[in-house]
Amino acid sequence: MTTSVIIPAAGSGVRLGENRPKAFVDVGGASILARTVASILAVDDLELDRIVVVVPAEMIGPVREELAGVGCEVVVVAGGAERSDSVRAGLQHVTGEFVLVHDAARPFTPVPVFRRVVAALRAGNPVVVPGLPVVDTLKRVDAQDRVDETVDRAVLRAIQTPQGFHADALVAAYAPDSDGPGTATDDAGLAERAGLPVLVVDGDPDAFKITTPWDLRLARDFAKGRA
Ligand SMILES: Nc1ccn([C@@H]2O[C@H](COP(=O)(O)OP(=O)(O)OP(=O)(O)O)[C@@H](O)[C@H]2O)c(=O)n1
Ligand SMILES: C[C@](O)(CO)[C@H](O)COP(=O)(O)O
Repeated sequence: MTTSVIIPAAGSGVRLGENRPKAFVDVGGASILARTVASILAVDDLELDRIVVVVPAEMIGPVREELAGVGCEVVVVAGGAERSDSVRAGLQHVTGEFVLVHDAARPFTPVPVFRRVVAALRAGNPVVVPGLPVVDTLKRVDAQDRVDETVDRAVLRAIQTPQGFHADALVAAYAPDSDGPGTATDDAGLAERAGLPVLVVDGDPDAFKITTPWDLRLARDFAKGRA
């Protein structure tokens, strides 16, 4: 069963505040995107068909150049305004039975996380996501930040990527009429709307998403420990 990986890397990184698209910010001598590609290539039993990297249009040329010769087929295409637009663009170029969608912004995702997701796909689950228990108390608030209720965190998971799909499940999730009201913040959210069952396997704190300046400091410290 071969696998394609879509890496959405077309975000602008507004919350990071580095004044350049986040995937191209340097972390310890390599771009966030280059580290993420390397983390995928480290999964030697993935049966990897190709990696589809979705980037801002002006970065297509430089990224093709940077990733030429990484040791697997890499397709580089332009993304869209929202993350889901970028994944949809990448989806046009996938091959193989399984598709993983993996944020460029999670460069330190450990190999076992990929393996757990793929093992659950191979076991027949159409949609598989890694997740972590929530450690803080969660409260629902109103528009004035007044607490409405405390939510039962025992039944909640913080969801990471890679999110894994049987290819036909991802196509169904991204069918033109699947968006529904509001924007899905992850790919599995679209699959849920399409009526597909979604399984959560264990994630890993190291698979954190670089979103804020604090995350970038953490990532740079992390890179020092791994360099
Ligand atoms: N239009 C978009 C928006 C996001 N992404 C990608 O989706 C992943 C998760 O998105 P996020 O962390 O929100 O990245 P940004 O959109 O860059 O961040 P921000 O919302 O702070 O601008 C990132 O790898 C990002 O590059 C994308 O490919 N296309
Ligand atoms: C896909 C995701 O990483 C799962 O946690 C997350 O939803 C992306 O959110 P963002 O706001 O686009 O970073």
